[in-house]
Amino acid sequence: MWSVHKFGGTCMGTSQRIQNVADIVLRDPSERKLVVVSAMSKVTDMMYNLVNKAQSRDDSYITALDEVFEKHMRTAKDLLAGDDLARVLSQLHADISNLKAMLRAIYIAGHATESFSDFVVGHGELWSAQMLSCAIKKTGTPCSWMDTREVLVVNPSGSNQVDPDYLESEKRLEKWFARRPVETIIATGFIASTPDNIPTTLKRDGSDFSAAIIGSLVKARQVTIWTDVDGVFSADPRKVSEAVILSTLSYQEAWEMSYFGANVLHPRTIIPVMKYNIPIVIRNIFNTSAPGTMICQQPVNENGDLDACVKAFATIDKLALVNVEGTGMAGVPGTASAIFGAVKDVGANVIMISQASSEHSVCFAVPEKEVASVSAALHARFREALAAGRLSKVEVIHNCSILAAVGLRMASTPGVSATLFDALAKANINVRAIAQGCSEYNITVVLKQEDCVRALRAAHSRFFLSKTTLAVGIVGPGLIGRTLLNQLKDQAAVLKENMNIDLRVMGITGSRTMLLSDIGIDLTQWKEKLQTEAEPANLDKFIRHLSENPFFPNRVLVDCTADTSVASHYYDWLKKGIHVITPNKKANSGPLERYLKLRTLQRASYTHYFYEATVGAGLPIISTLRGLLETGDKILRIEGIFSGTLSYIFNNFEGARTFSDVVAEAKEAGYTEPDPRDDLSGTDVARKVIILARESGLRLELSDIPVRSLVPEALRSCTSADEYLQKLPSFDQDWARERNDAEAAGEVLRYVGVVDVVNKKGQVELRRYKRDHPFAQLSGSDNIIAFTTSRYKEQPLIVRGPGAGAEVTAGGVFSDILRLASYLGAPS
Ligand SMILES: NC(=O)C1=CN([C@@H]2O[C@H](COP(=O)(O)OP(=O)(O)OC[C@H]3O[C@@H](n4cnc5c(N)ncnc54)[C@H](O)[C@@H]3O)[C@@H](O)[C@H]2O)C=CC1
Ligand SMILES: N[C@@H](CC=O)C(=O)O
Ligand code: NA
Repeated sequence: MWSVHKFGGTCMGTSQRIQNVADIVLRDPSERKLVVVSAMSKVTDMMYNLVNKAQSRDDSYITALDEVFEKHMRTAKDLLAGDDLARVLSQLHADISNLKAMLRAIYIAGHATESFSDFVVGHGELWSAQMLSCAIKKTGTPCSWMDTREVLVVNPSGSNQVDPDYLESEKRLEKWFARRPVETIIATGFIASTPDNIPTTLKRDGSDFSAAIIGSLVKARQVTIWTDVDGVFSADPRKVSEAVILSTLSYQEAWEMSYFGANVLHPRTIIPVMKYNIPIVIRNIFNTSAPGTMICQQPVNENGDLDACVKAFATIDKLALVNVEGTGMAGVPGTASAIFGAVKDVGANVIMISQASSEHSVCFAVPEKEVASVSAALHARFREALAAGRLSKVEVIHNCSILAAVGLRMASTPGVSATLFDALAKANINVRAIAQGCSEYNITVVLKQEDCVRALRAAHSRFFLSKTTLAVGIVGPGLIGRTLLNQLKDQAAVLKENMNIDLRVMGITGSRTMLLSDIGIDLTQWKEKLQTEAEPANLDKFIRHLSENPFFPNRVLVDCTADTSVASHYYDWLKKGIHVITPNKKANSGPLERYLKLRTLQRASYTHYFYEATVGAGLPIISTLRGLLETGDKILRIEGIFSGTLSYIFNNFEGARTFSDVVAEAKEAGYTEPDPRDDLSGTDVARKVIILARESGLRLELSDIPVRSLVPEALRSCTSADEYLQKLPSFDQDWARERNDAEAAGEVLRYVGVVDVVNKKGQVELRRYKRDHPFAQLSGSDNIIAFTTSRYKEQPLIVRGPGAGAEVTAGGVFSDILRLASYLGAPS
């Protein structure tokens, strides 16, 4: 059986490359080999250029022809020797002098007919085929070259297309074989003859077509197309770095992909081989170890299973969407014909069409450059209908792109479009129009051009790699921020390996400087870089950097500050589709109205806002409360010790220890707020009470919570935390007295918060508890939170554990990030 190969211009670019092609052909163990070659790279353009110069009376065509001669002479001399070289060179001389005469005639006439031009241009293939054939022959393998103008017969079929005459070509091919019974044949690609034996070409990219036609004429075992890429990618690798080479594609998938501009074969190349079920394999000449992509009837993957339902994604940019809308269209036959008739009259190419069954609007995409004339034509065509109100508008939506998911097995596989739209929604991408033919080979969506690469990546990662890529921006690399960065550094590889989650920290900003990266900051060096490569902090720029990088479909901002002004931006960020995660309590305990607006937006959008670490640090407090509420339990009361700092202080304020020492220890241990007075004043606990109260449905303001402050009156005016800490020892005696009083009664001091849902109020108090009370049993920075609910009435549900500290808090934030990743599609 025949094995057909095709080598393009790049493969034939130099003498060395031609030799390489010869070696590949010789290594193919098939009994009969037919090799189709293009002209050496750039030669076809050089040949067209000769014709153009001659017909525009530019006599530099003569020197340009000399260059063509030189290029081939040099290559032949490098590659060949002896008789073979002499034969090739004498043919080259003869051809060049013929061409000179012909170009002279074109020059005089100032015009080249198509057949003149085709005759000239086709020489590139004649020369490359002869050189390759000699290069093979010189190894002792019998080889002939074939001028395909002698065998391939085609008929012109309008607008730069030809139709092969298979019957006539087959007859001529048989005759050719009878005259030259060799096993290895080098055939010219691209060129052919008309039925009257006039030289013609198969038009641009015609060599692939030649190989496919010849493959079908000889009923080849396989047609291998050699090129300079490893095969067909699942998406444009310049846009999706994780795009993978597809091992197989069906014929239909290949032509869907090629329609969308993927580097695949022209659909017409597929048709001849498809008829006989001949596989086409695309392989890389520069990487022969890559197996390439096989295009065949019924692809199966390496395990012998049918292939994935979505094979690949492709995009087309620079489109405009035209929307023709009006109540007068429904049930009126001929409307579509009138619309598309007008579009045809201006010669525009319609790329996709969509009409909902209500028939009130038809929309279609055309290239942006054609939309002005399309719009004018439609306005003219429907002037009366628009005036009479039967049509309400002919609207143009500029700057659109198409994203298409391609795959044969989408047909009859439920859930494909749901998955696609879910991936787009989660990346906050708005879909303007949708089309899917009932062949179901492709689902096409129209989106804003600026969203296109992000959409492509979101869809590709969901289907292809099930990988969730998340661009992370960290605001506030203080204690919690830097601990989180360390945890991310240590865990990133594991997440990638085990859960297919790719977390990239794209920026870190403090209040003075920020560090930005387009691909992700190296977390082993962020601290040094924040010193050496940072720029002045600018939160707007930081957000733009995070949100405008099209390569990361999902973005999350992690606010690790305690700053109110940073928190005031969450609304805008969520609105932009940036998810927000934070241990900062300011937004949820700030003005009620702003909080409600934020939560309403978050509930209405696909953007997420997580804040588990705002209460009880890493302890599951918010999630426990949510779980109770969402499953229909009724919260009656939440009571507990919500401050790690105050818990630590009262757990350790014993014996001879002074109050001020224990406060300093709590700060040193990283339990306190940036300003410890926020803890000691009770404000931090009040904020947590407010957060839980609002979560439980109460509409309370921070000022509604009565608080017993532990900051002595005299120290409330201190201008800094340091001043406060310095002056605190002078109140140690007062504290010792309060503690001793409690001790004498067999009690301990505990600072507690209460959310009284039944009575719709909150409290924050310093209370005394008997030594056997659960609140008296705590140690370290423990929080304890008791939920009394309809279901947990006799015995409350209790969560207890360290409720402050860098590692547990950063861990809580980190687990919110992973929760987000799983909401976005990562495996759970
Ligand atoms: N320490 C703990 O145990 C817990 C802390 N939290 C919360 O975590 C957050 C961070 O706490 P820490 O790391 O201890 O504080 P920190 O003071 O060590 O870090 C905050 C960082 O944010 C930076 N920053 C402040 N305003 C900024 C702005 N506008 N833009 C950029 N950066 C800004 C500061 O320069 C600092 O580097 C706070 O909201 C705190 O309430 C929550 C639960 C537990
Ligand atoms: N400063 C806080 C930290 C956690 O929110 C505390 O002490 O609990
Ligand atoms: Na928590």
